[in-house]
Amino acid sequence: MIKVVVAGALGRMGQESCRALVQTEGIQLVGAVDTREIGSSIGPIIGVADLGIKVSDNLAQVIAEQRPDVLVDFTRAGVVQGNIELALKNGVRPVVGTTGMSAEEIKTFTELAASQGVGGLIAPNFAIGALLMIKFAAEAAKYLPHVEIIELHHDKKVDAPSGTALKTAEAIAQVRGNMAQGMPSEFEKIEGARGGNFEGMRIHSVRLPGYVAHQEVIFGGLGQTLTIRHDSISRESFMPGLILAVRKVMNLDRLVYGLENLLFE
Ligand SMILES: NC(=O)C1=CN([C@@H]2O[C@H](COP(=O)(O)OP(=O)(O)OC[C@H]3O[C@@H](n4cnc5c(N)ncnc54)[C@H](OP(=O)(O)O)[C@@H]3O)[C@@H](O)[C@H]2O)C=CC1
Ligand SMILES: O=C(O)C1=N[C@H](C(=O)O)C[C@H](O)C1
Repeated sequence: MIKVVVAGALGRMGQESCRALVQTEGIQLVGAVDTREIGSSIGPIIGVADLGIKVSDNLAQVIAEQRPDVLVDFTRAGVVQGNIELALKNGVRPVVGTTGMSAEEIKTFTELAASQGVGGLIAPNFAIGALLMIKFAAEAAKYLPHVEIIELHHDKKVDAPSGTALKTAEAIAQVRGNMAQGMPSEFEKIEGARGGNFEGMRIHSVRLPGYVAHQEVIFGGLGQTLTIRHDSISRESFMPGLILAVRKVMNLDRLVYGLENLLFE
């Protein structure tokens, strides 16, 4: 039985994750950490039978009492870093969906995990379709290197661009390198109109009610465009990947960045 604690358990992803984890054979939810509803029973909150698990605001205490195998984190940047460090130092494998960390922070945790001999995963996106989108985009960039990314999310999202857009841009940059696009003389009449610049690639972030998580990767060539689009129309889309990750990290002794590295191995 894989014992799992969820941090950010009362959030949009945390609730969906707790529901999925308690319904999965071979996995046992043993702790729920959040900053609200402290002391409340998590079962009724997520619409399942009472599990006898109370929401706690103290991850260190939950780890000490429950000795979980895995920490699933869907909190926010600024919180997740402390949680990963706490997990790794206590031999708990972090499975992190939280986005907004810097490349330097991911590198630091990769080194910490290696020195502790503890496995883990930082995955900007758990949806299998999104991972395929990134894979296909990297392939397309070999032939159509001019590309822009438009990511569209619900208006409660705090980080921009999305972790998925950054992962996509990194995958494309590995194939085509840093490359200037558009006119050297182009100028913005409204600051930010051309989006963020990642190695010459423009990334545009849309935030509106109604969206869940969506992304278009648009390639342009002579007389043609190619659009690769992925839509998460509900947060259930992330659950098969999350469950796969929880199982896979049990056999890892290093920190992996990107679920694609466990899925397409
Ligand atoms: N990898 C993936 O596939 C996906 C990743 N994400 C990422 O997951 C993260 C969470 O997203 P989402 O669920 O929408 O966000 P929410 O804001 O709905 O959830 C975050 C939860 O964490 C809680 N929280 C804040 N601080 C702490 C703390 N110190 N300890 C414990 N819990 C805390 C929040 O409480 P409060 O509201 O009181 O602050 C909230 O309940 C984001 O970074 C998002 O980008 C989202 C979807 C998919
Ligand atoms: O905040 C979200 O909702 C999402 N965040 C992740 C990201 O930043 O890429 C994954 C998905 O896009 C949903």
